[in-house]
Amino acid sequence: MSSSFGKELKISLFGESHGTAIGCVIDGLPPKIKLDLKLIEKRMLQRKPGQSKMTTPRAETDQFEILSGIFEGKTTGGPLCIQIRNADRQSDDYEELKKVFRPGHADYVGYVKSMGAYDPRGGGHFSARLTAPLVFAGAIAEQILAEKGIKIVGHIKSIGQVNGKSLSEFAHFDEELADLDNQIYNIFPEELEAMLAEVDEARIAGDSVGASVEVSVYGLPVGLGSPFFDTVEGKLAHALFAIPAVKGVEFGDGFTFAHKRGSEVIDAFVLDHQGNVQTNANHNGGINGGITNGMPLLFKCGFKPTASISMTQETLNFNTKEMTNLKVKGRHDPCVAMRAVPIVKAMAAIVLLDLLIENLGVGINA
Ligand SMILES: Cc1cc2nc3c(=O)[nH]c(=O)nc-3n(C[C@H](O)[C@H](O)[C@H](O)COP(=O)(O)O)c2cc1C
Ligand SMILES: C=C(O[C@@H]1CC(C(=O)O)=C[C@@H](OP(=O)(O)O)[C@H]1O)C(=O)O
Repeated sequence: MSSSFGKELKISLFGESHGTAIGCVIDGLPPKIKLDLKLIEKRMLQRKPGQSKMTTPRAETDQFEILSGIFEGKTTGGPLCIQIRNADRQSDDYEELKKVFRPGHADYVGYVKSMGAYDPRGGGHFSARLTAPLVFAGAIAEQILAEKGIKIVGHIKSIGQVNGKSLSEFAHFDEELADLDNQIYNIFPEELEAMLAEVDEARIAGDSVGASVEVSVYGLPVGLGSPFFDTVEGKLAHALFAIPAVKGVEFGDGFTFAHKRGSEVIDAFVLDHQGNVQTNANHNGGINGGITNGMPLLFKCGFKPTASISMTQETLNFNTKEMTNLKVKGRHDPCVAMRAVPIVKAMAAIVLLDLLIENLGVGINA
């Protein structure tokens, strides 16, 4: 089982949810970057568990320790390694799950894949806890992209039956989006109450609820990506499906294209005031032929409802080989998307920086 990703900028994840620590090694970062610790802390805080009843009560500080790759406050260009210690572990909650694997979680496949040597505590290495170091790495990539005028914005687009507005309404990064970016939960203020109510209803019922996260990237140059195999969609999808509980990814109009006619989804080329080529609509989400076209890159991720619910579910006891009733114990997110926006943005930032280094050699004197 390998947990590494990337071409020019490579990320390796290590650790388990209830082990000593989790962390990552980031290989291929440009040298001389002074880390924006405020940005890193902001993104880590947006993902951190235990901050309200809308998320898992597991209380972690998510403090990171930098073990290598920094000298006198700047990246050396060598591998940057961090670790985050696990503190609030309630491993007893997972005793029963050694013989009754949770439907929809990774327990069964993890057990088979590691030939029985699986660590089931908190989902082991499959846990969303491993997204904390990803958010750390993503914040560094986000900082480097921002210095090149590239801005990534994300929000919770829908939760259950509540559907919010789309970032496709925003042609540019503006004050409203800057406010959204600063929230702990990236939800437009006018949608917050209805979305939180949807999560709370599921939580009180001992159930969980699915959601979608939408991201828009402003300021990308034309020309990132390659035709066929290394398309921007392909690279992003590869990274986005690494996020636990992501079961769908769509770019631009995505699956709604399938219900349209060509004449309804024209992205006609026009010139803006400064004579730059643009399109008058953005159905294609900023990508043509796998390559960025200079319009905002727009995509959505669909998150399934959390598998660990305290409602009774019938499933197999792998010891007795009989069906049994399972009520999952422990502390779980009623809606994983509440903490997922910084993770989705982190994956986008990592992929886009990787592409930028590959396509434009941005690593030199970044
Ligand atoms: C931010 C975040 C928090 C999550 N919290 C939980 C949780 O508390 N309980 C749970 O069962 N799954 C949670 N998940 C999802 C599981 O980690 C995921 O369903 C599991 O690893 C299996 O992977 P898959 O759903 O992609 O197949 C969370 C996912 C994310 C992104
Ligand atoms: C700890 C985090 O989230 C965890 C992700 C998770 C899962 O199954 O993915 C299950 C829960 O673990 P536990 O049962 O140990 O409380 C969450 O709390 C985190 O995101 O930092």
